Amino acid sequence: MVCGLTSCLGSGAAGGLFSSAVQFFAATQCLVGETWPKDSVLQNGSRYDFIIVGAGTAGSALAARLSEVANFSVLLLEAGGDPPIEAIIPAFRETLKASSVDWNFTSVENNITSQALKRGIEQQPRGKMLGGSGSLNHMVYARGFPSDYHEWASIAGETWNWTNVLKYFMKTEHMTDTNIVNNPELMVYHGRGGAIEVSGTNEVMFSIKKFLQAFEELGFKTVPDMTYPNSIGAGCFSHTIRNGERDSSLRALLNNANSTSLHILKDAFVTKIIIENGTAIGIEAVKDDEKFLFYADREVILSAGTFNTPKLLMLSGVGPSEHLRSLGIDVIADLPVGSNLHDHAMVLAFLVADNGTCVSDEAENSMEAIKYLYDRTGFLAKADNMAAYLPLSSSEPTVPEFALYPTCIPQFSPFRSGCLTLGLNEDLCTELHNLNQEYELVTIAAVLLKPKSRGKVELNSINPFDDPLIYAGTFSEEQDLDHFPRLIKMAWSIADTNYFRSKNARVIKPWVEACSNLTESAWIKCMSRAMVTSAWHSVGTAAMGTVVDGDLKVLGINGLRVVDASVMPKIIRGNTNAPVVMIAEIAADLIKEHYSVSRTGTNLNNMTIGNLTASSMPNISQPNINLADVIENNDMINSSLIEVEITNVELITTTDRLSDIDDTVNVA
Ligand SMILES: Cc1cc2nc3c(=O)[nH]c(=O)nc-3n(C[C@H](O)[C@H](O)[C@H](O)COP(=O)(O)OP(=O)(O)OC[C@H]3O[C@@H](n4cnc5c(N)ncnc54)[C@H](O)[C@@H]3O)c2cc1C
Repeated sequence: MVCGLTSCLGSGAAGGLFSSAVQFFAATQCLVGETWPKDSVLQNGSRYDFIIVGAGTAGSALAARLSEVANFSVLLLEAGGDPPIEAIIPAFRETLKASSVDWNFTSVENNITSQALKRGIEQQPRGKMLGGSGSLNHMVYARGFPSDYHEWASIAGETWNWTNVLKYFMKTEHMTDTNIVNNPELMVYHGRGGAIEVSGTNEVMFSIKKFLQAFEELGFKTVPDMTYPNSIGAGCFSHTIRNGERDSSLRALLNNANSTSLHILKDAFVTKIIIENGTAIGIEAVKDDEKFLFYADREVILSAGTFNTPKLLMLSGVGPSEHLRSLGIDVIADLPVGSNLHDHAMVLAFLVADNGTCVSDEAENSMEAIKYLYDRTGFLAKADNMAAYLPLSSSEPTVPEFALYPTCIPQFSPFRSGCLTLGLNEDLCTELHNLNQEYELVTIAAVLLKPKSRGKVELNSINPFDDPLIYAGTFSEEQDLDHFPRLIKMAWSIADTNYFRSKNARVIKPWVEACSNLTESAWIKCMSRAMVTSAWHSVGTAAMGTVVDGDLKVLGINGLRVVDASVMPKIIRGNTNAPVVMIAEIAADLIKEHYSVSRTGTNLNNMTIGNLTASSMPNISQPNINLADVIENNDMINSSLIEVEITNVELITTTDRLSDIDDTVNVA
């Protein structure tokens, strides 16, 4: 167990009871558990084709995909160990923050924002365990919108256009949310049979139903699919949950990877990339106080996340020359590593309402723990939540610029510890806690999805064990702040809708010293500046176009790629986990193609089509042959034996010759 469970549920007095019951059963390890990949026994100085640093959302997916190629050897190093049981049970997600499986990063104090935050800084939780932040996130499944990827494609090339990325989102996805599965118009955009389950819930919580009604009254369309690319509104998210358990890239991909070609080293802290004559040839790592060197014959791939990837690059001599020289680091490549840090900016608005506003039958039911342990259903199996997406103006209703995420908190909730974990200061959390002793609280997180502000990550020192310096840069562009009066007033207007009015909901303006005696709009701006926090979606610190190219290769260095959230040139309009998995899926195919193996792991040079070999057919024996695309269009079935119908083969230039052969193409 990683921390006290009483802080986790936010679901009233019953929460502690569920927690204790589950804690008891979980402690016995008999009913909730998972077999995680074993630590490999490795010789110091060993060589691998690929070394991947970080087994997070991206690293877990990438390692699994590369290990599909039997003759690739892959080493995956992870600074953390196995996830705790709380990482499996969806309702315990909050307990993982500020625990030993969190890197517990914070931003640097800037004296401009964060006056109402503890120590004047933003908390930046990040997973330090197998699965990385994918093992502690909130499991919301989102993708961003087509225009996000039009932007990426204009910066980094057509690999990243919407049509292509959609194919990869669908490849990994196993959609089971019945609201979506039963609607053919929606299913056009979803995958079935992929590794990661994306599920919905048939029993929407009482308070979520009330919020949906409220947003409808406020003029929002209720949408059945929050990932639908052509319209926006308010709706429930689907989640990466399978049978009531978190379904991350760790559980769905790495756990099922080919263990003969994949070697995993846990609790191994990578301290440096070894770069010789402009080529990355290996890494240095520390495990159990022992220093290890491992060598890569083909590539070193960094998947250490938005904060640690730039740190490692800079420690290894790749970064802004001035900064590196100031620390005495020899500059190997002068690149803007660490700059372009950005995140969705989140400000909480608060209402209080009568007791009973948030009533949820499930939350009051002390049988929840048993229910969960019996068949993985009920409150503990869920990460139920919803949002309303808002456009900048009504003329662009298909693209959101903002989101509102409401939560209803029953009286006497263990709200205070969650409030402190989020990073609000003692006074504020105490004030809200006291209100919660008398009323139910409604919090509405108002989120700016496309900030213009940028921060940066820098090295604190040349000691690899020092945390990086995170200059969040929030509201460094005043225009970002200018949106908040409208957003917060929209959030407050929930109090004026039928149900919440009937519960005497009213706006609470918590006391923020820096903002006393201001008019309303000025107060909102001041309070937003003081209370703004990260929405935990930081990206961009090794961005495509400036640090890596469209194939994710670090500019000017051979054998070095970055595959994680740091390559996003611009943040997408939505939660970032599925897009990071998509990045890893694309990276795996780019790498396989680069080394002339098909996307399912077959060496294209050995491929046979009917009684012909690939090499006997000049038009399809090139490493970039169209046949790979033909196969790819069919490999969603995740099979090592692929049968491609001859009608699909017509896509390629050798149609004439292929029409003479069997009607299937077998790739063993
Ligand atoms: C609290 C929280 C809630 C979130 N909720 C959602 C959500 O509901 N939906 C959603 O879509 N997104 C969500 N996100 C965002 C999403 O989880 C991240 O964008 C995504 O996980 C990032 O993946 P990554 O591979 O870039 O980094 P990570 O998953 O963080 O992986 C980096 C890995 O590298 C390891 N590592 C770092 N440095 C080293 C080193 N030196 N040596 C060895 N290993 C190292 C880390 O331990 C970690 O395992 C959330 C994030 C957080 C923090």
